[in-house]
Amino acid sequence: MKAVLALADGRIFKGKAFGATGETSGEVVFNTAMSGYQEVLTDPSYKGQMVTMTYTQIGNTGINPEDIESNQLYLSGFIVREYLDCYSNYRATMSLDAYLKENGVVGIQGIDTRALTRHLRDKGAQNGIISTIDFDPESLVKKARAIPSMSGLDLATGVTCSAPYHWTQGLWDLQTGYPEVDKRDLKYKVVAYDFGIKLNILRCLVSAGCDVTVVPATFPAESALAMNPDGIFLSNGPGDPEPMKEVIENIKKFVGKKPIFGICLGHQLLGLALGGRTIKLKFGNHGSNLPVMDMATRKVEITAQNHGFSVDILSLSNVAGLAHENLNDQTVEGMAHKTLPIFSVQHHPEASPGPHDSHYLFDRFVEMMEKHKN
Ligand SMILES: NC(=O)CC[C@H](N)C(=O)O
Repeated sequence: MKAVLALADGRIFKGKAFGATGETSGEVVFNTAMSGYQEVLTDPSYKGQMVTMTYTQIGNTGINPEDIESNQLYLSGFIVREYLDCYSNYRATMSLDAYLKENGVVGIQGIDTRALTRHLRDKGAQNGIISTIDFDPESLVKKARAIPSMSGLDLATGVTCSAPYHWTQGLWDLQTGYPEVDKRDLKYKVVAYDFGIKLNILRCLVSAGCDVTVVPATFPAESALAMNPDGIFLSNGPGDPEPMKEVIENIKKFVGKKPIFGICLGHQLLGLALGGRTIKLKFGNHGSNLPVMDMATRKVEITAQNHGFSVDILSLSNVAGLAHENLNDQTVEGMAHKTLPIFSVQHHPEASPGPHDSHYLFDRFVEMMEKHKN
């Protein structure tokens, strides 16, 4: 079946349908990960976006019940060069095509994803539409132009959990799969704010020794402080951090009271709560092969990333300093508060998908909590 991808600036790509059929739209971004498409599909931070994979063959390893970052597919469209229906992996239980169909996600295959990526790189991430029912370029471009811009959209409060819950599962291991960690090994009480949290963050926190209670995005700081946690964690999530005023005000109440660690959207919200500002990047960073330097140790780590916004570190010059830097585009990859036990990173130390170079950051959070335990 035919499918067409139209970008808001008028560029058209003709391909073939896979996954669900119909029409879908969102901000088109490219992801440079060579593996891990299932984690990309289930990452809540992709809500409102359509993802094109730069790796050319997608589908080879099928879909398995374990490699999920949430219980749902959040992205609105999936774009690949060559879809492979014939999968091979000892854990796989279904094909990618069947998975997308089952979850109602429209895909397009057989387009020149290299040309699409170069276009997005040169012109910037932009809205687009995939259709298997309308093939008229003019009508498609008109529809793509009518989609609201990602800037100004609060999507995170729409994907958060509805009530607090406790998490006890640790990191996956070949022998045990996902282990249930003994409560006696969880020494640090952490309240984790869910803005669309990836499950591997929770597993990393638990494996580092944290007793984690996950709470909704607007859970009052007073109630979180009443639980007397050793630290506060701020999660990743979709959309623009800037319009999330209530959440930002809430985060301010933890500053100076508890150690805080933020990842991705959590890092951006922390930047805003500390009085800084965030900006929208031209096309952002999405992939699992992005070099970052830890400014304290001068060590380079290869990281997983997925963001379109960034913290302007100059806007925080009196409060926080640059702690990690992206070596590709020199964007702010992490910050540390100048006097308080507060730090955050733009990249994803939980990987999933990606290398484990940055796992040490969860231990850094634990060390910080140990030092400030009351
Ligand atoms: N993965 C994330 O938390 C993404 C943060 C934010 N939505 C951005 O695009 O920059």
